Amino acid sequence: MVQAKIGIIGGSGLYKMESLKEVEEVFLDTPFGTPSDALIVGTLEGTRVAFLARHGRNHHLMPSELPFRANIHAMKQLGVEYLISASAVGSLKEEAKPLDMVVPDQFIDRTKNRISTFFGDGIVAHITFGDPVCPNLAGVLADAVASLELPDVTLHRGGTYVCMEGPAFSTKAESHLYRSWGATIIGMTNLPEAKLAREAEIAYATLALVTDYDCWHPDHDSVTVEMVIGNLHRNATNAQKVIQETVRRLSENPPVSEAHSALKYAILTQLDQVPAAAKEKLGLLLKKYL
Ligand SMILES: CSC[C@H]1O[C@H](OP(=O)(O)O)[C@H](O)[C@@H]1O
Ligand SMILES: Nc1ncnc2[nH]cnc12
Repeated sequence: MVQAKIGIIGGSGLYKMESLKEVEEVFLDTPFGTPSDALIVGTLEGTRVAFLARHGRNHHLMPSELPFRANIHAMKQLGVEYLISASAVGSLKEEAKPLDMVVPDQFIDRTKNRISTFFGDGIVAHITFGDPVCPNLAGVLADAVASLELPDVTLHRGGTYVCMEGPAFSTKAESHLYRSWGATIIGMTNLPEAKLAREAEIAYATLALVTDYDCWHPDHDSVTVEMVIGNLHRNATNAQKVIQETVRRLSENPPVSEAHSALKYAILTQLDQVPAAAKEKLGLLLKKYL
């Protein structure tokens, strides 16, 4: 079986990693359906990594349609221990301007229609999620951004990502509300991924690429897809440089992560009482504990 220790999920505008070498397309099935697309396993900085286009290579899946569980399960099947998400976001703060990069450390859940757990059907687990991204992985990611000194890009270490349902962008009232909560950026995808990655004991961190000022800013037009994609194309080269540098640093010095043992004290159901079907479905996540 193909293996990769580092996974990358590319969001809007980042459908391919140009610098991957010795590439294999891996079509995986999971007990939670099929992932958004084939996983592209290739070599970056001498390390095997797995890349997945979150919305599919042709961007055919809406945020509410994303097979989050299949995507994370597929990464787990490949042996991924560190998962980097690259995502387009709107800015809720003046100082985070389009083309800036944010490495958030918090999320607020405004989704309505997502399945954000692998558990249920006879087995109950409650993961610790106070720190929803792995601080050590986020640190490596932010240090990689800082080391590149990208022109016109300011790095923001930390910040709160509001995850909304979409697909419509926010109303002005919502955008002002999120600002009043102190949130930094807004997107539609990263929170279910962060939860599922934690349940799968994969360290997760987000490289958020600011594309717009959402709709709250009096001096900027309300967000449009054209605006998002235009800026993300400008960002895509930078994002790939950051990911490459992050992979180099991770391969040289893989950080410890509490995420790697997230299920140790999370499962409430007595494992000998778990129905066989649930055991089978969750086998990959539970095998350490069975
Ligand atoms: C195309 S704008 C809205 C879209 O972009 C972001 O996607 P991703 O997080 O995958 O980069 C946002 O979350 C929305 O899904
Ligand atoms: N303003 C915005 N709201 C939600 N998701 C986004 N993705 C990029 N910009 C966004």
